[in-house]
Amino acid sequence: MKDKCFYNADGDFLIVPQQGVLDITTEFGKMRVEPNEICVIQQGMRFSVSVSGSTRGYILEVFAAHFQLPYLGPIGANGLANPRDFLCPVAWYEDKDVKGYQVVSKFQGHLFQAEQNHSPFDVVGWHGSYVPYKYNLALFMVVNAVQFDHCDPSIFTVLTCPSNRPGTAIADFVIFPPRWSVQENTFRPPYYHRNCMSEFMGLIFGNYEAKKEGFQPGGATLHSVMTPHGPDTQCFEEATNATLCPTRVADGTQAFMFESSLSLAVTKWGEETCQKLDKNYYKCWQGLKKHFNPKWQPDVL
Ligand SMILES: O=C(O)Cc1cc(O)ccc1O
Ligand SMILES: [Fe+2]
Repeated sequence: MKDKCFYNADGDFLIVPQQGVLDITTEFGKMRVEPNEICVIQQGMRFSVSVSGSTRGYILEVFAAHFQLPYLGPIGANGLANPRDFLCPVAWYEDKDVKGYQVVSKFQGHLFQAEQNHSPFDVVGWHGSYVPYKYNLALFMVVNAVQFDHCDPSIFTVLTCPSNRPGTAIADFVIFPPRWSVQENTFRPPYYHRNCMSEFMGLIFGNYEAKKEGFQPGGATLHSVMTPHGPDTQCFEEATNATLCPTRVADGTQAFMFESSLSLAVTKWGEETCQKLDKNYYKCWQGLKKHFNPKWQPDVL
């Protein structure tokens, strides 16, 4: 983006780099965002991204509200993503006259382009709280079940964009970080479920415990509202036969979920043009066997 910047007039961006480093210049200053970090650039902010080499990632756009930390409820004052770990840029400016500096905007879903004769990054100082920020996912303080049962993944919420309906999010950004798994008498991987949210999952690196094969870093799965899903056959078999001792899970990995109470439409590009759709995805559950035995009794109650 040489002599070019962008702003989103429609909503806020949450950017999740997956490969390559983003050197972002904003009107508020600079941010360097690497894989396993995320950043938020809000509605209206002009920014420019410089990269070297192959670079890709995921972007979640929200309208009408902003991302915030989830209410911690009984967790109390500290935990999950702590406010102290969010970094915002310090003021930086360039006094640069350029012929044909391009300002690209997204307005009502369409791209527009204007030209001006100077860099927009000429803001020498700022104060206030409407600022872009970044966060290192390695600093997330993981909270989870320490006796039995599998917690809802909302316990891993980094940021939420709340809707007007209390307890319901326009979008949650959730991670599945490296952690200990210690629950007793429990099927520890994600439960089989269908629910009222759209679940878009991505992978920054490593693998996702519920789908070790076929779900590649940079890839994505989408489980739409009320579509049943859960761990693949291999994960089910391993977890069912494993000894339930304290075990590390997700080391060297970072999976995440964009979860929304709204339905997500898939574009023609996503479904056809990119030719990346895995038409055999459903087969990951086809090896699951019926184990129901009405006479079965638990060893321990
Ligand atoms: O479907 C998924 O893999 C995401 C997910 C993980 C989990 O631990 C519980 C519920 C859930 O939707
Ligand atoms: Fe799910």
